[in-house]
Parts: sequence; structure tokens; C-alpha cells
Amino acid sequence: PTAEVLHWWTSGGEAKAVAALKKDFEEHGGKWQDSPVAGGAGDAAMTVLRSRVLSGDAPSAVQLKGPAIQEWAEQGALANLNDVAKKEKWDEVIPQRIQEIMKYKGDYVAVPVNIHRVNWIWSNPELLAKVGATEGPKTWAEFNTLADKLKAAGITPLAHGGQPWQDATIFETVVLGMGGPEFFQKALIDLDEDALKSDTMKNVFDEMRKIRGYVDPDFPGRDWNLATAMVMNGKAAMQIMGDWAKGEFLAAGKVPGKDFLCSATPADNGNGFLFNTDSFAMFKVDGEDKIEGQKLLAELIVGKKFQKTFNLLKGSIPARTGVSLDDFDDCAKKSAADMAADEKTGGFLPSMAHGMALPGHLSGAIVDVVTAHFNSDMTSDEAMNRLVEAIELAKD
Ligand SMILES: OC[C@H]1O[C@H](O)[C@H](O)[C@@H](O)[C@@H]1O
Repeated sequence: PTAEVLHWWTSGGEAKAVAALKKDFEEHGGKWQDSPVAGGAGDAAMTVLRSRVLSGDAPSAVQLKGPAIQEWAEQGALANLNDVAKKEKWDEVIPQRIQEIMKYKGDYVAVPVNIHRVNWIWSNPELLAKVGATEGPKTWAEFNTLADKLKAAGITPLAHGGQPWQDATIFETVVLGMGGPEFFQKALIDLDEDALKSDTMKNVFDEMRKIRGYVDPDFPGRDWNLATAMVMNGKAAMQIMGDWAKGEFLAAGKVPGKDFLCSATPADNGNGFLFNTDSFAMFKVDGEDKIEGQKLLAELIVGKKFQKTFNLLKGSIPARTGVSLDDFDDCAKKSAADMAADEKTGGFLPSMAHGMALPGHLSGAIVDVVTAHFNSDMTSDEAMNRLVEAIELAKD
């Protein structure tokens, strides 16, 4: 069995995690062909995928997430995994919410690797202590006060990489944190115009303007893992990023709670969990050997062993039930506990910035306005108007 695997996991923690999958596959007699495409959050990988499929040379397995799975399935590009699903009893171990993402018209066409949480703050305890803080901020007012103190002490408050998806990652945590889960649903999933033009959204853009003042002058274009390294190396106090950032700290041998702290991003209006589930979709390919490779890969990915090994390295938590978290750190345990609590309150929400909530053309329209605002002196009112316009245009 062989499998060519297209993915964008190239940073320290990401590379270690995908190497675990390769090792597992090869230990089961598989031949792995690695096709990494660098570029955080996968934009470049999706461009490569489109040209590969158009030229009739689709890879066997592709890191593909959220609504994009439905889009490719609709075009008839994805293979059916129901036979593996039946044999491995996926319906019994994959949570309903995740099954819905992996299925097209009731058929499995993709397999979930993990559950990442997007709305985290990673902080450097030594730098926080310099201004008398011992943990991450709980409200946005606290965040601003802390950041002002850090700045006054000559410390860069926020490590950030100036790339649209990273700007959007911060933006959605502010929407969730200021408006609460219900507002997030209305504004960034239902795209409700009243919510998009509300005082809350104005406050969100006002806060984004403040946050722009808390990053260092060299942030434009910086990759996310280099921003994580700034917190790791004491060059900045905090980073707002999904828990793939934890994978970087762990890959560098850093200890959670000692060398770095993890806390949910500030929540002024009820807690929430922005989830981002990585998955692999199996594209239709020719040849028994490749088809066997896809089935073996799919089986291993949902297996308990791999779900533990991979997520310990990647910074996420398992996507299936029945995997003990005993060997996971406190950040992972908090993620799982918050997920369980937020699922009950409607606070378990798909990430917009990481392609879990909206089709690409709609999330792209939002990300364009958010990054234009972040990198200019656009007013909050103008940003709100442009947001509504851009979404209307993208809908047409
Ligand atoms: O590349 C940075 C991150 O981008 C995406 O959000 C992926 O889902 C995640 O696995 C990856 O680590």
C-alpha cells in the first residue's frame, strides 16, 4: 500500500506530529510519499491541490478541513470510506459534530485527526511577572491594562505574524470574547447584518486597533511559529494563536505551566471554544495499491494509538472518544474540559479564520477586510461597512 500525502505541516511541532503518522503507516507496511507545502493555515497547499486535481494527478490523501470537504465531495473528487468506517465502528467513536464534517450525504469521505482550539493566549511567565502578572488576562479590559504596563516596561506585549489568517485568528477571538458565543454565531456564521453593524462589532474593531499598537514594528509577513518563538525566547510576553503553538513549545522541550502559560483568550460575555479540526480527505485515485494505502491510512488515523501519539506532539486533543488524557498536559486537559462544558452551552463553535465555519469565498471576504483594517488607519465604522459590502459581493 502506498500513499502520497499532501499537507502543510512544516513547522517544528507540526513536522514532528506528521512524522508520527508516517512512522505508523510505514510500520504497517505502507510506503509514504510526503508532499508538504509550507505556509501556515494551508492557503498555499490548497492552491497546489487545485492545480494537481485539474491536471488529473490528485494526491491520495490531502489535509482538508471543514466546508472545503463538502465542496470537493460535491465535485465527485473524493473516495468513499464507508467500508473502513464500518469495520472500525467510526460512528461509535467519532463525536456527532465531527462526523457531520467528515461525511458527504451520509458517506464518510474524510477522517478527523484532532480537535484544535483556536482561542488561546500563550504567555511568558517571566515577562508577565515583570509587571506583576501571574496569569493570562481574563477580560479585554484586563488585556489592555496588562499590555499597556508591558509596553511601558519596554516589553513587546503581543507577538504576532502579519499575515491575513493570523490577523483573522485574533479578530475572531475578539468577536467571541467581546460578544459571546451567540454573537459569534450571528456575526461570523449567520453573517447577520445587524450583528455585523452593531456597537459590539464597532468595539471589536476598536480593540483590533488597540491590538495593532501592541505588536512590534517587524511583525509584517512573520510566520506564526516565529511569533511563538518570540514568546519562548522572552522577546514578547503573549501570543494569540491556536494550540498548534503549544506544539512548538513542546517540540522545543518547554514545560507547560513553567516555561509558558496557556489561558483561554479573554471572555467578557461567556466562554467559548473555537474549534479547528484537521482531517484528511482521500481523493479518487487509480490502482489497488493506492486505494489500499488510503484505507490503511484512514484506519490508522482514527485508531487510538495514533490519536494519542499525534495529539501529544501536535498540541491538539484527540478527535475520537476513548483515548485517555492521562499523559496529556494541563493545557490539553483544560481544552477537553472546556470543550465538554461549552458543547452544553452552545459555546463550541467552528473557527471562521481556519476554514471550519464558512465556504472559502465568504471567509476570504471577511479576512480581506479584517487584514486591511489591521494594516491601515481605517476607522471601525468604515471597516464594518466594508465587511457587509464584501460579504454581499462574495455571496453573488
Ligand atoms: O499551520 C498552522 C495551522 O494551520 C491550520 O489551522 C491547521 O489546521 C493547523 O493544523 C496548523 O498547525
